Amino acid sequence: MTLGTLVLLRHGESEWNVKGLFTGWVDVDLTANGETEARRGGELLVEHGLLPDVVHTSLQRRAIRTANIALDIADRHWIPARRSWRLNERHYGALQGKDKKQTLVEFGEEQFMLWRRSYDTPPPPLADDDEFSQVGDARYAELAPEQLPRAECLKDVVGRMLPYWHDQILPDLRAGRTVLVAAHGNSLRALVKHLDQVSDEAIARLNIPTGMPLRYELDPGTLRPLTAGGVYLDPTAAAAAAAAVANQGR
Ligand SMILES: O=C(O)[C@@H](CO)OP(=O)(O)O
Repeated sequence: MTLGTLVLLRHGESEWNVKGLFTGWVDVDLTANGETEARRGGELLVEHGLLPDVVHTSLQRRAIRTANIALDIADRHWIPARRSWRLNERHYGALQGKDKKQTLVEFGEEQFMLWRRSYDTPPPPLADDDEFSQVGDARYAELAPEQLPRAECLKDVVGRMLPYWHDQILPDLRAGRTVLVAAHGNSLRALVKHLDQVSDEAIARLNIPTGMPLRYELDPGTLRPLTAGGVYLDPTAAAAAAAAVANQGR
């Protein structure tokens, strides 16, 4: 038995990526540059003959629009789309809406990096009456009250993302489909951590660039990647863009 191909795609540049704000579950849109990145992502799929049969997205506009734009370019706008909050960006708690540069200056390098990249230290929780809270947002109405996060560390994201991986994405791969997962920097870091069995320490150094398709072929028995870390369809551009993500706030 062979598995289908997995393609991970972080959304294109968002309005708050440009402003340098912690975003998390705040539903900001793509910039014009983000739309261009999404179109380029679609072109790369075509150039590599990777035409998705199904797409999985988060419930957030920047991922949904990125998928739609890329699929439109690939003439695959018609494939089934499944969406889940489990693919959402990490909930950034009380940091949502805060300026990354200012946060770095105010709290210092160590605390900033703990919040941004440590595996198991969540930021402080976001108050329910905060303007950037998702409490009461209709799209999360079906979540049990304790499921709606007020802040998440990457470990929390792994925990809520994995059931969706096992129950929804893996069955598509087992059916031999080419599966596009359009999601976010940290929900994709969570998935890559699982696939590549990256240690809690090493995952802090892994950054996923916007709008760059990342291809994974998995061993059907072990479900481990045939090439560790997957293969970016445009590796040179992806390396430069990942370095830019790492440097945010500086
Ligand atoms: O703000 C966020 O939600 C994320 C992704 O943009 O940022 P970071 O890379 O700092 O985790």
